[in-house]
Amino acid sequence: MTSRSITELAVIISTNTAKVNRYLLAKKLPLPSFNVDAPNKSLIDPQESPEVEAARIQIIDASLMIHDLMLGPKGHLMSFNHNSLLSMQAISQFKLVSTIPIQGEATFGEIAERSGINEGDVKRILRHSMTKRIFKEPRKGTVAHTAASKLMAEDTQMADWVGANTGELWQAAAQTVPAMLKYPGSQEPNETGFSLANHSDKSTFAILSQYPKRAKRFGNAMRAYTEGTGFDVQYVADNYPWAGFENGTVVDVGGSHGSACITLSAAFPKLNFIVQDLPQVVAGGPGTLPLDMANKIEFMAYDFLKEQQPVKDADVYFFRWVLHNWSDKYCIQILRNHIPSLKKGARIVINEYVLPEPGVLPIYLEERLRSMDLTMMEVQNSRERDLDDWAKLFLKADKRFVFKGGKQPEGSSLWILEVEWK
Ligand SMILES: C[S@@+](CC[C@H](N)C(=O)[O-])C[C@H]1O[C@@H](n2cnc3c(N)ncnc32)[C@H](O)[C@@H]1O
Repeated sequence: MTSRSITELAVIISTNTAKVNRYLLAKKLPLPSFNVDAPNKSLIDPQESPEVEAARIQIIDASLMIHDLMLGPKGHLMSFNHNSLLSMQAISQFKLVSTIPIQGEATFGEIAERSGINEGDVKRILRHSMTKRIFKEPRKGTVAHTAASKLMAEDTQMADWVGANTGELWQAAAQTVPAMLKYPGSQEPNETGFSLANHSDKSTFAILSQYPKRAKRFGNAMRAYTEGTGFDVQYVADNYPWAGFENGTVVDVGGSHGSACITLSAAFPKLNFIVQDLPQVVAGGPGTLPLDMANKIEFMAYDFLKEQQPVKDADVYFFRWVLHNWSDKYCIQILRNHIPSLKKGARIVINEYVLPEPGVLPIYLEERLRSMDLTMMEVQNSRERDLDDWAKLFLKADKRFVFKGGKQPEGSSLWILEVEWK
């Protein structure tokens, strides 16, 4: 995209916008808008119409490029502005979304009275956020919702995403360079920007566990991120040869309450599943199981950092969104803790992000992955990995782990990677 002229970019935007428009009209779907009653997300179904989804991504990519070119290098650099997060943090902290009726209006004075902050500050915060399409001022002095502010008012997960993004992660990000200076090259989860932002020498998980309300908000924020298209476990069910293990055993390591196993068990009822996690987590698992799966999915307390894998000779040890939480040092420890229990031919199956080669993906998608990688550094001193990183990690853990690569199913955000124990 970088070498295209502005007129070529304009053609890409125009052609692909026509495609998206045709799709929406043909399906009688509303056109994109920030009006209060507009849909709060893209209505294109990426699984059903991948080519229209590709057109949408091309529009975003080309319009970002043309936007940046029109700003020019100086304007572009200066557009990296921390204040969008300040107005969002204030909106979240002072619960400003609930001070304005969804279909009505409120004056700055009324919002000030309802939120307990002074009118001048309300006005400057909201007028800034309006430049980001969060709230609008239909008449001078009155504020109304847009689709974006309404989403924060009506969707608890999104409200918590904004709260955690600004109240936790932004603070952690600001302390990450100080953490790099204080603990150069650290792989420890308690030497992060998050730890410094909390004046603590504990890990993010340990800090949050002391504050149930913050922990709940953080958990909700994570769910807001993952519960979209692209993270469905069905991709793993459909794109890995589970049936080949017949009535074998799959261990879901760090499997939380077993939601992945519920999906896999529905698709492969002959398989047996064991969900392992920390004791306080698995305690909540059995209650979430459908009755007919109770004899197919077992829960087991297991600390993968401290103990050897207790389930010997399973066919598959499945790690979904677990290893990206840990630096190489701890991943190697986790993998080595499995070695005494592995039979020849046992598989380690990983369901995680894989970082792309630079410049291959549309920049909008690459930026999201690189940003996730930085988030892992801020909160855990861990990382996202590219294919080479994954291969090297297993090689470092033990030469008998043979990395067989993997694939990213069409429409899935995560990859399925496979390793065989030889
Ligand atoms: C990001 S969650 C992924 C959960 C699940 N695999 C999924 O895809 O929804 C990481 C999981 O690792 C678990 N975990 C963290 N430390 C652990 C440890 N030392 N031993 C076992 N599980 C652990 C957490 O409790 C959490 O359930």
